[in-house]
Amino acid sequence: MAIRMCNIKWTFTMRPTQAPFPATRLRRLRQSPAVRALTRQNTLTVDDFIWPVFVRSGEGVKEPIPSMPGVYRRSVDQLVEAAREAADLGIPAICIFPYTGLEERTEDCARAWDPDNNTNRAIRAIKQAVPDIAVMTDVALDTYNINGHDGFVENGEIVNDRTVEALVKMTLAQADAGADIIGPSDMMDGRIGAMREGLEAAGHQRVMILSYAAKYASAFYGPFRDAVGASGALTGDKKTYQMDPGNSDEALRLIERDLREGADMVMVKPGMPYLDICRRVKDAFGAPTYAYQVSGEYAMIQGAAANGWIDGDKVMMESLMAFKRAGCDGILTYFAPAAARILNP
Ligand SMILES: NCC(=O)CCC(=O)O
Repeated sequence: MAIRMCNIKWTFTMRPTQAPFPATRLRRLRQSPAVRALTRQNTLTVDDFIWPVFVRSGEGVKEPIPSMPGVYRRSVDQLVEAAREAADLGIPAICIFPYTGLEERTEDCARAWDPDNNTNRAIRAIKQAVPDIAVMTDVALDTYNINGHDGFVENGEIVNDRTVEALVKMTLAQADAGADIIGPSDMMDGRIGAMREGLEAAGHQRVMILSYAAKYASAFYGPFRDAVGASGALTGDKKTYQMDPGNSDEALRLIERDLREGADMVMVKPGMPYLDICRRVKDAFGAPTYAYQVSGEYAMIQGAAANGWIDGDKVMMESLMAFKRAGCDGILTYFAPAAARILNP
């Protein structure tokens, strides 16, 4: 930025003034763990994590997901135990996604707002047993839709406004069950305003919305679709509602719109390949900004680590720190418990 005053040009940059070598030797500030700790700009703590978890039917079920080693689908009772462990580790929030079999997927997606679907049962059980952990949810029709799309499909098109009406019903069922944070991941237009209006009208003034505002149509979601049972179901792609990976300005338009419609927090997704977007969003709006380190990012790190090609723990911690450096206030990550154990041994 430059301003002109009395013919003197003042130039402000973020660069600290420094003397030429050898008066300045930047390695001085890297010489020991103590000095590095003193001069470190960003820190990662367990407070930064939202842990995504998968719920399914049954009792006593803890089923591994092959493409996401270390991640499980849990029945409600097992999920309550997982929430308790997360709270004991100091993780502030979990985010619930349902695994649904074909019997729960229909064209009208009615199971999405059933007060007794697995997500809503899990919310109630967790809020009762572990009241201090914040519970976030997923709002989108994909896990209840026969064709795996986030919205209703009519004549091959994903229709917007009718979908938004259904998303509001889904939101209200989750808020009634006790959800703290609603996470609309559907990318329909106008849904944040409609959800906020619905929540206010129903007396849910305290319920927060963390909008998946800048969600890209990404191949990094592959393992997640296995996890929720959507891989076989999805017909076509999601490019008419999720963002084109070539775009950056559009992310700012989406974030601004969602904040204006009543989002409390915003998300960029996926994470690592989109850190430039995180930085732009944080700089432009200063709103609470989160990134989702998605299933494909998790699987890549776990896969390479399992083959001995990288040090899995070190890469995990470095990847999480990168989100803080990019300006994020927090990270949705499947690594949350593992990273918490390293941060607070
Ligand atoms: N709404 C959640 C996703 O679309 C995918 C997340 C992931 O790949 O981890």
